[in-house]
Amino acid sequence: MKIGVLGAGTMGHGIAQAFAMSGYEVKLFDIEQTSLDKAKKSIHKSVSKIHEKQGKEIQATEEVVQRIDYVTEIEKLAESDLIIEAIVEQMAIKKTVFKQLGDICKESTILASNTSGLSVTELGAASERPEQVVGMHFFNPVPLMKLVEVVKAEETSEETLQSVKDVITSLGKEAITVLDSPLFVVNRILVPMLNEAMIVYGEGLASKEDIDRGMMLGTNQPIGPLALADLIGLDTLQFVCETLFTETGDSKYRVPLILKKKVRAGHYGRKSGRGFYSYE
Ligand SMILES: CC(C)(COP(=O)(O)OP(=O)(O)OC[C@H]1O[C@@H](n2cnc3c(N)ncnc32)[C@H](O)[C@@H]1OP(=O)(O)O)[C@@H](O)C(=O)NCCC(=O)NCCS
Ligand SMILES: NC(=O)c1ccc[n+]([C@@H]2O[C@H](COP(=O)([O-])OP(=O)(O)OC[C@H]3O[C@@H](n4cnc5c(N)ncnc54)[C@H](O)[C@@H]3O)[C@@H](O)[C@H]2O)c1
Repeated sequence: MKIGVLGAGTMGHGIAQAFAMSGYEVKLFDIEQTSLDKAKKSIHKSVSKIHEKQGKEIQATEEVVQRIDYVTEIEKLAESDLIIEAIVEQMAIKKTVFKQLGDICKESTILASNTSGLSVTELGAASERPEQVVGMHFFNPVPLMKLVEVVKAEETSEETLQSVKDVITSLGKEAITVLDSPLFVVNRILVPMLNEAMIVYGEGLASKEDIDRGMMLGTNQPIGPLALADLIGLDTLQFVCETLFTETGDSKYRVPLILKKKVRAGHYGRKSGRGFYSYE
């Protein structure tokens, strides 16, 4: 099975890596050569680290990284059997891309979106092959996280659902199936918690370190919510928060001011070197 991945950022590079580590040939597409260059370095580092722990030879790492072809022409994905889109979380841009994929891909290609919470049904309509469009929501960092939320859109066929669930099993990951709804299930529960942590920080109730330590030690989370926001990417998180707020119209989901300020300043978290914390 040939795999195409669109977007080589935080998620796209991890998705390409997970497939390559399970033996798939992958074409990784981005409009920015700089993103592809950064992805290549991160993948090499991550695969080496995982292989080192497993006691594998350097040769094994080379074999994995060579399965990924880095491309800047979308047409090179046309013969893929499964394409996973992981570009910026903006509906207008994703719809243009799904329309384009629907036009250029072979008839049998399944188109999946890694969106954090936008309507997969709307993307299906844009592609003009809605039975073959599905959500495949991976979690960050993809090579380490076991879950993939499979999102069944209005017109996703049972055959498409079964195919992607089989693929997820082949990656050594586990699928849960959810209906298409703003932020699906896991983020619908997680994002309000991150929002509240940012609001508490914005109100000056505690230091960022104490908020994070409090949640780690008091609720057994591996990292605190502000550190997790930095890991996700604050620009992406802002888009996700906006979806929850606009789709529900519920003021309890308002976007925290401190998040907007960080994004306006270009402090996107780990990927830009600075967010709530510094990574330089
Ligand atoms: C990301 C997470 C796995 C990192 O674990 P951690 O113990 O907090 O932090 P560390 O940086 O020490 O990472 C643990 C190990 O994983 C490794 N690691 C982290 N990210 C990695 C990656 N992308 N590839 C390979 N190895 C990675 C680290 O190098 C480290 O290895 P070491 O123990 O040999 O030093 C953990 O913080 C976590 O699960 N966070 C929550 C993620 C989440 O909720 N995601 C959902 C949002 S979409
Ligand atoms: N960051 C997370 O923790 C996380 C978790 C799950 C899902 N997601 C979702 O994954 C998707 C990607 O998020 P990310 O955090 O990886 O973003 P990111 O900003 O790290 O990367 C986005 C990449 O997409 C590229 N891109 C933008 N427009 C493009 C286009 N038209 N064609 C091809 N490439 C394009 C950019 O150059 C960039 O490399 C979003 O839909 C996001 O909601 C993110």
